[in-house]
Amino acid sequence: MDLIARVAQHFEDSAQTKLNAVDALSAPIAAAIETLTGALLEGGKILACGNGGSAADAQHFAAELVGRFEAERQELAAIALSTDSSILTAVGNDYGFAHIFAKQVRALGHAGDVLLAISTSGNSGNVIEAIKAAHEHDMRVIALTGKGGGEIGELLSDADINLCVPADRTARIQETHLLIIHCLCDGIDALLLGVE
Ligand SMILES: O=C(CO)[C@@H](O)[C@H](O)[C@H](O)[C@H](O)COP(=O)(O)O
Ligand SMILES: [Zn+2]
Repeated sequence: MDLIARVAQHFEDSAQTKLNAVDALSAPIAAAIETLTGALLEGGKILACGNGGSAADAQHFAAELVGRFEAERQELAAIALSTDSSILTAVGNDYGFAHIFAKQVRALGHAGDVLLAISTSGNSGNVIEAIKAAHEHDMRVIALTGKGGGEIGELLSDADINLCVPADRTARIQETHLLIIHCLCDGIDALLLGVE
């Protein structure tokens, strides 16, 4: 096996997946930046959730809002729902894995907050339940999906935004999700700091 060629193919596929998404996603990402920034300026917060690599993405995003991305600015309110092992095990054990995020959305979410729901397939049950809970609380949802959007694509309302990566391979979708997350962080900073 030619491992070097294999690695090179990953780089090319990843770059191509991102290029394929530019036209479809630039405008909705800009809209998502405005939604997130507006919510934060109104005193709202961002709740982020996902499984596996997407749990890490949720944490990555929250860390960049609470801490910083590139620029120094005020701390911003964001919580990853994938981090509290006691809540995750208690709710998973007592109510089922499908409820691990939704119970936290019901506990922490208020009208005006935003749920960042991350699922490459668009079909993770616990992310779907979190979106339903967010809608119950009059929260808007920004979804990072792929593979056509799955059930999440069907569930979103007109007020929500589906940033669906036009790809079918989980790794490639995740890599593009991280780029989208950095676009969101950069755009929030630009709006808050008045950068041209
Ligand atoms: O990172 C990876 C695969 O690259 C995995 O951990 C992956 O995130 C997990 O299989 C998730 O459970 C997949 O869930 P989803 O993206 O379909 O919602
Ligand atoms: Zn991964």
